[in-house]
Amino acid sequence: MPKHVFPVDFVWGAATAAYQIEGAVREDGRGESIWDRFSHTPGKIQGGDTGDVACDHYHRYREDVALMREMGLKGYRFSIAWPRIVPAGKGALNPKGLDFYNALVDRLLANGITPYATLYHWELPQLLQDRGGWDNRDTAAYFAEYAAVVFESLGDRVRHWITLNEPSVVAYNGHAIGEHAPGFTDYALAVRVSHHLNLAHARAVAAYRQLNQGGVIGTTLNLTSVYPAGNAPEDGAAARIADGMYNRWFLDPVLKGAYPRDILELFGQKLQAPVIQAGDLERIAAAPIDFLGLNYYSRLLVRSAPSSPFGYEAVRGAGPCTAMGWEIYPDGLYDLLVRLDRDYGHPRLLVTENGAAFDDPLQAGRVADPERIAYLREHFLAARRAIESGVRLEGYFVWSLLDNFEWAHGYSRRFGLIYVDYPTQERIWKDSARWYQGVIRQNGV
Ligand SMILES: OC[C@@H]1[C@@H](O)[C@H](O)[C@@H](O)c2[nH]c(CCc3ccccc3)c[n+]21
Repeated sequence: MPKHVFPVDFVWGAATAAYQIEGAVREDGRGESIWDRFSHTPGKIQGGDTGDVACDHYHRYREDVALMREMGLKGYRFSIAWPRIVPAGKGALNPKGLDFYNALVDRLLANGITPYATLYHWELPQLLQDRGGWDNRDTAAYFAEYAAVVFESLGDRVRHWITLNEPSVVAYNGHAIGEHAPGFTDYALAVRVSHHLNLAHARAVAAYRQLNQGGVIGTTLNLTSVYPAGNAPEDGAAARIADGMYNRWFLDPVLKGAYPRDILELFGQKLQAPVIQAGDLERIAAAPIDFLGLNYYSRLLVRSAPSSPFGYEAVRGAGPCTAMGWEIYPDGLYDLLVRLDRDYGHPRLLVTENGAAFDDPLQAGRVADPERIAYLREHFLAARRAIESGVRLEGYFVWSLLDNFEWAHGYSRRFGLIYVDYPTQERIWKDSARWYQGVIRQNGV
């Protein structure tokens, strides 16, 4: 018997994203996305990898749903590729794109797995990027139009919706440091993009409410627990700024309907204020969410750095790291969950991503991944402690079901519970997949 049992209806899940697993990028009318363009741009992706084939999930989804069923997943979080549904980003629809996601959803439901659909996991149609992308506030309206099409097609069976995956990463990695598509390095642009993403989220929530389909809708934010590296007062001040830029800039609009004043002023000084127009904040405030999805991987340790653009710099933690170089710090998940509960009005929460990459050598047809088992176990226990403290955590989606295309790292990083032998596309259960199957079966660790 497990020592730490979870609530009886706790949603044990796993997560993926379209561009990272589907492949078939030119099939059945799919339009080009900014990640097709970016991954085919020499020098952007480790090893020159692209998502052209990935895990070939577009063709293998029946087999993959069978794997989810065998694992005993209660929920499966996946993303819908905008360029499959509206190839040009706006205007004409692609029926075959809708057919694929209808078939996937029907198969999930037939196997007793609840679908959790993310509308935007970074695949902006390239033709919209050609018109300014997220720097063009019209993109927010095009996103809501795409969302409405998807709600109408799937909303009778998909009852759990996530508008955006990690707007902070879209803004920062894609527009401030250029590590992600579309590859810009302009901080003022990144701040404008963050505002237009918040607008897009609000418009999609409003579109969902209008349809009265009776499900729930939220968003997924990449959040962390920020700690000062030292006891000096300036380190505490640095931590507050980092927490503001990383967390509160995205949390406050969706959960409080307003931007945090300190960061608004900071951006106002350092950058042109975000292009906030009359009615924007009212629109954002008028679109409350039903639940918040959070992706947690590691903590953030900062110290004062007067010469840095925003007065702080990250410090490497002392703990062991994953293959991504991210410190393993389960207490940061507990602290984050308790903080969200305390500061944001006891919201319904889902861990929409948590997981780790390790080397995962395939040896004699087996992948022993004790580090991933330890990582997940420690984070599950942190989540359990938070639930005991009264946090309304309703589910947990491990990143990821399958090894897949890890953005700028290509296929060099393996986050999957299930190993993918890309040359043969064979799926091989890692030890952690068997272990997770047991956790789900006994509903606890
Ligand atoms: O890096 C692992 C996963 C990605 O594969 C997911 O698509 C993405 O939602 C996701 N977010 C994070 C944390 C933020 C981050 C993303 C990408 C690169 C660095 C940090 C980690 N992950």
